[in-house]
Amino acid sequence: MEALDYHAEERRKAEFDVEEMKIVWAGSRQAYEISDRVARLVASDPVFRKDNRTMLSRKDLFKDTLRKAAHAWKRIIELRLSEEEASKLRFFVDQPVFTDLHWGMFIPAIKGQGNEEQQQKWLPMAYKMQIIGCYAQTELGHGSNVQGLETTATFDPETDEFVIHSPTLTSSKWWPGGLGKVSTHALIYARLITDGQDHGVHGFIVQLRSLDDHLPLPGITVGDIGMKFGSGAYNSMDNGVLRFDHVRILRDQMLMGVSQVTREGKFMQSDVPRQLVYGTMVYVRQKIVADASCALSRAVCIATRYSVVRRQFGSHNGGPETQVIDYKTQQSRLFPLLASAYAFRFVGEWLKWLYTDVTQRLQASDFSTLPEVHACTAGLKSVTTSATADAIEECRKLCGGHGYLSSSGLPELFAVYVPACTYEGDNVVLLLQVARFLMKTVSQLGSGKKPVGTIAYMGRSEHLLQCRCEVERAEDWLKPNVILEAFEARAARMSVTCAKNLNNFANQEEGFAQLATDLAEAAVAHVQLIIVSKFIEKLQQDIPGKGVKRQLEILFNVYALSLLHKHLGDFVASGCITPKQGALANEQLRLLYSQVHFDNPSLLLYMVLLLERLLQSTSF
Ligand SMILES: CC/C=C\C/C=C\C/C=C\C/C=C/C(=O)SCCNC(=O)CCNC(=O)[C@H](O)C(C)(C)COP(=O)(O)OP(=O)(O)OC[C@H]1O[C@@H](n2cnc3c(N)ncnc32)[C@H](O)[C@@H]1OP(=O)(O)O
Ligand SMILES: Cc1cc2nc3c(=O)[nH]c(=O)nc-3n(C[C@H](O)[C@H](O)[C@H](O)COP(=O)(O)OP(=O)(O)OC[C@H]3O[C@@H](n4cnc5c(N)ncnc54)[C@H](O)[C@@H]3O)c2cc1C
Repeated sequence: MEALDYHAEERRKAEFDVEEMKIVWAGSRQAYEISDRVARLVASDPVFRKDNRTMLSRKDLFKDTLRKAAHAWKRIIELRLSEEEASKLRFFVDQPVFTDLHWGMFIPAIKGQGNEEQQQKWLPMAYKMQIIGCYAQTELGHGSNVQGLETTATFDPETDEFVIHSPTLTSSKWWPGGLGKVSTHALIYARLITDGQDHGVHGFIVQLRSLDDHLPLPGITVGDIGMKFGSGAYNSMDNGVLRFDHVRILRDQMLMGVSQVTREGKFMQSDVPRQLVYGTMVYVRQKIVADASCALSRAVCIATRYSVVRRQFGSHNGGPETQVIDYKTQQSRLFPLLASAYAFRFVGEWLKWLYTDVTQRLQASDFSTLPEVHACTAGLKSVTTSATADAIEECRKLCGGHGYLSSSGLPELFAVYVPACTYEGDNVVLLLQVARFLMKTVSQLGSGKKPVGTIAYMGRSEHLLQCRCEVERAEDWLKPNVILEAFEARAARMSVTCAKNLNNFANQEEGFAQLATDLAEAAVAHVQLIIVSKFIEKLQQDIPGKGVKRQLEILFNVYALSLLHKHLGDFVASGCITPKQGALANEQLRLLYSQVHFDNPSLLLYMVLLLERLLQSTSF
């Protein structure tokens, strides 16, 4: 049988409403229709072809990227695409490019941190792409430690200007995407100094290149930082280096939504928390979580299609060999990744809602949910990108030798995706931010302050610290409440243990340094609980379509029980479940895989196949 016949055969066996499942994945019928229409538009346009890009030199790849960006912009204008459609179009073009930072960080930073006047001045030019901006925060010497940035912005009251300067080699801006070749402007982060006093890091808009001839302006040294990991991949982006030699900008080019400097040079802090200077990172982390399920679904789709077509061993009397998807080991490696794609999809939807909610609250001067939103975006960004990066590599192995070929799509996907574990906050650094939030929550438990939202479970910690799981048979693990309580008990116990152990140190800082590994693990447990609980909430919604909910329930169980199996040590050590119950969870997991593949043939497989339009350049 030909590969296509195998796929058709698997599709034929689907026992659920495929159209409805597409809508569940997309989030709504409208989102699905937009996605489908824009995907076709991109796939049918020869300018957007991508099958040759791993063979292009850096220079040609970069030219190709510029051509695509210009063409994308032309199509967006010609077709009068909405913001949502335009962003989908860029997504399907699928090549890292300076516009990602222009639309994804430069504009959101001005919106989030600029005052009304500044927004009116800069946004219209940015929306029309008359200016192109990047987000220049990281320096050669400091990326994670934002407070350690060294670039200075010193106010000169005589001229009503800031003098932007790079005092050391390590203060050179290093990494910003779009900076190396393209950006005309940058949102830079620098230490604000007025009257000899350092007020910490703030955002400033600086013009870098002439709008006439694109040459760097006086005092600006700028360039590309060179080749990055993998062929093609992220090399389409002009990540750059930038140095300032006493560059003067007007006072109103400091973003003044959070703090202000008056004409007299007086520093004024608004009533808003200073952490809002970090707001753009929160916004992008939330976007990165939404994107994780896309990258993961691409990899899983490739590996699943391959596993259906590929046959090894097991021929009887000259008959066909066994499809590799029928091997238990293949299933136990692949199906949890498929389940994770759906889990990340749903938690991403919820995070988008949380982000919209905090934005509305901030506008009404309600800052109460900011710490939780920071912890959720940081934690989910960390856990989903780490899992996705690992999953892409696992999918490569699931495709045997063929997975190592560029034409499988996996090497390029891996090379493009892995920096997500580093940019927008190194994943370990972000987990430690979550841990800090958790330790604060535990320390306030006796104070009468009731934990709410994603940490509401901590309010039941007395129960969670001593509860015992009641599972007696493998099928007991199919009850959502049983799973939820096991995850809550594990997370609560790990956090409370860390909090207790912190007391053994002379001070909190020393304790944090010594217990960092345990703290990061407690943060992972908390974040996995969030993902599990949001999947359960999704299943409690009305999900139309024959068999759709049932399939999602199977995926939920696969997701949760495979995590339980992987982290069994944590679950058992925290005392809620016994090793025997852990073994029953594993038994149930095996049954789920079998159920998926034999009693209910290829249902999960079909769910992957319907995502195939995402794969425009891969060819199993
Ligand atoms: C649409 C998207 C499209 C395109 C973009 C997507 C992909 C493109 C690809 C790449 C682009 C990449 C861009 C970048 O990488 S930009 C640079 C990103 N850099 C980082 O993420 C740096 C990570 N470091 C930090 O965030 C901070 O330095 C860190 C939080 C680790 C520490 O900061 P600081 O020293 O100031 O804080 P602490 O003393 O630890 O905490 C103080 C206090 O503030 C709270 N906090 C910290 N961060 C935030 C935040 N973002 N929001 C709200 N609150 C925050 C923290 O919890 C503490 O609170 P408390 O304990 O109550 O005092
Ligand atoms: C592809 C790509 C695109 C990027 N785009 C941009 C951009 O557009 N704009 C921009 O401003 N920046 C950008 N960056 C920079 C990025 O944000 C930083 O690289 C990132 O924040 C990590 O900082 P770092 O490089 O200083 O890592 P480091 O902090 O030096 O990390 C090195 C190691 O130290 C560990 N570590 C650091 N601090 C701690 C700690 N407190 N406790 C325990 N371990 C710690 C980390 O876990 C890591 O293992 C980009 C980076 C990449 C790779």
